[in-house]
Amino acid sequence: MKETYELIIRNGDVVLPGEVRKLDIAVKNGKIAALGEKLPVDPDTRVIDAEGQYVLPGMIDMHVHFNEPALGHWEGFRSGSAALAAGGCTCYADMPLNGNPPTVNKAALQLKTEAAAGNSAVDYVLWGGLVPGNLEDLEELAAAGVTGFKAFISNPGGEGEGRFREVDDDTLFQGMKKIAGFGGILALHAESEEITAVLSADAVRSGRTTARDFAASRPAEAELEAVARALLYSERTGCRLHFVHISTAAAINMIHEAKLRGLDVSAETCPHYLVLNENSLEELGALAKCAPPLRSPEEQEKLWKVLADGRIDLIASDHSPCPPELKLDPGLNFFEAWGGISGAQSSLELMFHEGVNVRGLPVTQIAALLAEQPARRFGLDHRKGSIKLGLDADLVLLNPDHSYILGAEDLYYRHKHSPYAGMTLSCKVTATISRGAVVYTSADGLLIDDGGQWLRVNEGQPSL
Ligand SMILES: NC(=O)NC(NC(N)=O)C(=O)[O-]
Ligand SMILES: [Zn+2]
Ligand SMILES: [Zn+2]
Repeated sequence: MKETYELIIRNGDVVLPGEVRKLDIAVKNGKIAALGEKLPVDPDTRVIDAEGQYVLPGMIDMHVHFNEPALGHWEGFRSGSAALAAGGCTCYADMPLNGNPPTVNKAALQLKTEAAAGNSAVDYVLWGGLVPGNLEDLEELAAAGVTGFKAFISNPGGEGEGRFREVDDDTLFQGMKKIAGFGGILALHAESEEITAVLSADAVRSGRTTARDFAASRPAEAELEAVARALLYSERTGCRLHFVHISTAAAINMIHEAKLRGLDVSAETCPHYLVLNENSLEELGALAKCAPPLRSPEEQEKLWKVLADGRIDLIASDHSPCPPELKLDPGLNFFEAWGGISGAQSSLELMFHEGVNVRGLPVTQIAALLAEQPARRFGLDHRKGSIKLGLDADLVLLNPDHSYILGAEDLYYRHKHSPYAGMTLSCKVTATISRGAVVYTSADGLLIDDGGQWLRVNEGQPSL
């Protein structure tokens, strides 16, 4: 019997694990059903011509803050996921902060899932949080389907009683023991609270509040010390550990060495540490403020080097936006402005532009960092992350040779500001396909904004 397909993508340069081949991709029931040459077309089959374009696995962005419930006016599932779809992302992980209540118990998870349901353009997973006082909630959260737990070693910012709190050492250690007990994973913001708090207070007290003063208040040592401490705890507790937004090559190397010793640890960095640096922080102001801060151009080069050497596991956006008045009000000094970069829509284009077009890295390596490796690390690889028979047809078409200036009006964010607005990019996402449905094209914009589903994970074992 002749196969009938709902969609065929013709003649693209298909980015498979480790190789690129000119192939057709056929989709049936939202899954990749055939890969081959000149696949048969039926009158009902939709055909997309991808001649001259790359077809990549959709990005999996493991680190975004969409801030619902309560802070949907900062971002929100609808606007945030629309931006991701426009940027070639087909699955993401929402952080347990800065929404209120933070996702630190089952009741809060329920509110989070209600806020997300029916409001996402693409599929998603959810992080729970580890905070002082919620040790007894962790296992229940895991059973309810969170992907893992997020903790902060330094103060996450935010206001009010209900805000997400950083962990003390005892909470971190006990939490890691518990998480190890049920086979979960901890994601960690690794900066020393002791170092950053003292240096920040000193700087503010003596009126040193410029962009460079802010960067100096969160030095590389703050990251290295926190990473070293967490690696020790991982070794002692057996807890799987994922370091979010690592900003220095030295920390990446420390994590790499721990892996070689047999620890189950991984490292993420973000496009902003690779395409921006301290000079950008001075030029762009608080738009480019984040923690850990952007580093020196020399440090930026070292990060590219460890990336090229395969020492970084994955790239995520750490999209953490806010309303403009909390960042761009000229009355705010650099320490007062919100820390967090608005960039979720640009990850793939930035990494392809700078990584492949400027620096000549293989496109397969970019696909591994953005899709394959995050899928494998977080138990999504039986559904997502690569272009393989039987997996979800989560695909992105990218024109590798299309120069354009990213305009603020192109951004789907709730607040259309980003340090990348105004930048000239040498490539463009032209279509994003989620489980076989075309959710975005550069010609027509966002087409479907509510088809995303929560991919629940149970006890570290995916049951999606
Ligand atoms: N409260 C936040 O969203 N913080 C985030 N902010 C950054 N990275 O500047 C983060 O991930 O740490
Ligand atoms: Zn963080
Ligand atoms: Zn973050």
